[in-house]
Amino acid sequence: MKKRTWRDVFYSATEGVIATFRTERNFRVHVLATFFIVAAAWFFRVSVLDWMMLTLAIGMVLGAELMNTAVEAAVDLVSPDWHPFAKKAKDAAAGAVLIASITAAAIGLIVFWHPVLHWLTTLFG
Ligand SMILES: Nc1ncnc2c1ncn2[C@@H]1O[C@H](COP(=O)(O)OP(=O)(O)OP(=O)(O)O)[C@@H](O)[C@H]1O
Repeated sequence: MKKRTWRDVFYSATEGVIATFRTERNFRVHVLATFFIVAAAWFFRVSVLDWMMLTLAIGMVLGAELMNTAVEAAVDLVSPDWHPFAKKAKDAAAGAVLIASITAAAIGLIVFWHPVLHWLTTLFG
């Protein structure tokens, strides 16, 4: 097999992200949420450390979604019929997305709690 260049590797990876965006509703929802988070971080002028935490959280959730899609496709390929191991693999992959999402929500709460409260009190206080 021909040795793949960095360009080939990047192209395949990008194709994976685009295909997941096209086929997985949850991934699209998380991409949309990413736009809102970035807009909010920009609006509230959060610190560099907060930007880093939010970037990590976003990467973690989108990465988990892509891994979940990979597991689902691989399981459907090798086990189209019901199997307890297939269930275990898919449930664990979905669990990874859940844990990543809860962690990201907690980070979002910690980052935005004070700026939003301050903004609301200056608006209505
Ligand atoms: N081959 C299988 N054997 C056993 N259980 C399965 C199998 N396929 C799916 N399941 C069960 O059904 C659940 C949903 O699987 P499915 O492939 O429909 O994912 P999904 O609902 O499309 O997930 P997502 O919304 O993340 O795309 C799995 O978490 C698992 O519990």
